[in-house]
Amino acid sequence: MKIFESHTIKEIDNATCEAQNIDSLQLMERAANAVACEIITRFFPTQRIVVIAGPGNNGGDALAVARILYEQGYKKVEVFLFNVIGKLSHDCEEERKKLITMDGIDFTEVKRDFQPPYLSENDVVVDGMFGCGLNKQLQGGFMMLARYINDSGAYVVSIDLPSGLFGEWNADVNRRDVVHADLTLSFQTPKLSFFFSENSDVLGEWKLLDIDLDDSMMKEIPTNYLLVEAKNVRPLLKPRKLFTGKRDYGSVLLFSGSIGMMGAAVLSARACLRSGAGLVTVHSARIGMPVVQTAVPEAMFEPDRNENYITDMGVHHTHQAVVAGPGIGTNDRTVDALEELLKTTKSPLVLDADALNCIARRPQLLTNLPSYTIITPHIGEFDRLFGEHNNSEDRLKKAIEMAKYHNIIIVLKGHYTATVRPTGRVYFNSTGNPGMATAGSGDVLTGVIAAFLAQGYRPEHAATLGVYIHGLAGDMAVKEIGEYGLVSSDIANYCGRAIRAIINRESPLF
Ligand SMILES: NC(=O)C1=CN([C@@H]2O[C@H](COP(=O)(O)OP(=O)(O)OC[C@H]3O[C@@H](n4cnc5c(N)ncnc54)[C@H](O)[C@@H]3O)[C@@H](O)[C@H]2O)[C@@H](O)CC1
Ligand SMILES: Nc1ncnc2c1ncn2[C@@H]1O[C@H](COP(=O)(O)OP(=O)(O)O)[C@@H](O)[C@H]1O
Ligand SMILES: [K+]
Repeated sequence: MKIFESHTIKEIDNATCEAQNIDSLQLMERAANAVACEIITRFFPTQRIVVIAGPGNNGGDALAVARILYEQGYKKVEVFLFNVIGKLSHDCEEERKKLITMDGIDFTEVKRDFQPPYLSENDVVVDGMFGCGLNKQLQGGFMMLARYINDSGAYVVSIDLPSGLFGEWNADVNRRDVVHADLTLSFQTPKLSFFFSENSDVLGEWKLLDIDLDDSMMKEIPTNYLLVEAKNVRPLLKPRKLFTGKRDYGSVLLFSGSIGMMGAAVLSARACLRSGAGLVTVHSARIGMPVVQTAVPEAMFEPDRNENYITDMGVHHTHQAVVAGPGIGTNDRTVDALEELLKTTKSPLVLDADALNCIARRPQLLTNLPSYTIITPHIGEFDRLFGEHNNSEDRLKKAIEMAKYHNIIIVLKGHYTATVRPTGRVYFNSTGNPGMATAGSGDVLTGVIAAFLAQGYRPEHAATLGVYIHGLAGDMAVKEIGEYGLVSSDIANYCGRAIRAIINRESPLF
């Protein structure tokens, strides 16, 4: 699903009106109906609802929502329209005209002074002050109103965007002066700002409402930001042929584990096998042999000369994917071995965890990364590699710059993991849950991505597929085990079921 920038939304609206032979007011009614329906499913008609409308089309939506709710028997609807410069958008004006003809509705048009209504935690506020037309941070009365709503404890439903939040970049915005929604009801496609952790408290739960915007225009308008869903990954998954053997599904070599961190190798290997790789070989410290051979009997083991950590990353056989990182530590001799691997390997590479920390210790190694190497840093590893970042917007911008510059794929992990391709395109993931914030779940992800590389998928696809399937396996496991109890071996064990769910178009994915 494409994530559009706010300034392109008008274009999509216009194309929708033209293609469907409707006017913009009819589209507004459609949007308002969708919002009103959501409110109706959540609150009884006896609920007091305070509607705040701004001067633009976001305000027009809000006025229409107020009218529809009133028509549906919600008699405790109070409406405040902020018309402080004496100019409303055309459709907002039309909605105002419709509303004031309604008998008995409590309507106030604010032109100068404003006495805010009493609000408590028992009330619902519908926030239609500003949406994607916001052109500067809230100031003056609007800022005070946002703070007043936030302090009231009322349940806030924001239309399209919490007022004061921009659709894209908000690093300079003081979140205290932005309306804090409990529920954000946005239209058709998400905004980029939904994917940054700093906006999570402002957005509350967010939901997309289908208002049947024009598909062909949405296909046409370019964007560098996308959200990956089941329907996007399913066409990538290749069916298994009847007449095949394990060699058709590739061989993975995992440089993983060291004394005290053999579990990382176990988890990566298990996830790799559960995601369809034909053969998996773990190369690790000698001490790890009994652990790996017992915990993952399906994997082969290649002992390093060293007892406790890896000192040699020579690749002696043909492997369709090579992984380095999980649990390898950052011993100087391991860094030397990694340097040798980067300079010599011809196989597609996945680098994770300590491999990235090794590179951070010897930053010139970044220039040795083969094209299309997949690196999978979490925020800490990313900042160690590329410098400290104060916020997730700056970090994403840096990831885009680095993916282009080094011609690599960067999987920046977190909630909504962002996979950044060498083109600079960003694919946000839609699966995963907080139960996955547990030791070893990154090791599992590395194994899943490597499995797809080994099976012959292009690195960009292996990364996006791996991230989606890893998150989905976590979502399926959490249903049985719960967020507190989920451990990373559960995620590994569910990978196969996650892949099957996508192939079989299981509900609720499709
Ligand atoms: N495809 C869609 O997403 C649809 C969107 N619609 C609605 O249309 C909205 C966008 O409407 P508009 O483009 O009119 O934009 P807005 O209603 O968000 O705001 C624009 C108005 O607010 C003023 N303004 C902006 N920032 C301000 C600030 N900081 N202080 C004071 N005034 C400020 C502008 O001068 C302008 O008058 C969406 O957010 C959505 O609610 C729907 O009506 C129809 C379909
Ligand atoms: N709150 C969350 N929502 C979605 N996914 C999460 C969440 N927390 C963690 N994850 C996922 O779990 C994995 C954690 O990886 P990482 O931090 O490297 O863990 P570890 O180092 O313990 O293996 C990442 O893929 C991340 O996207
Ligand atoms: K709003």
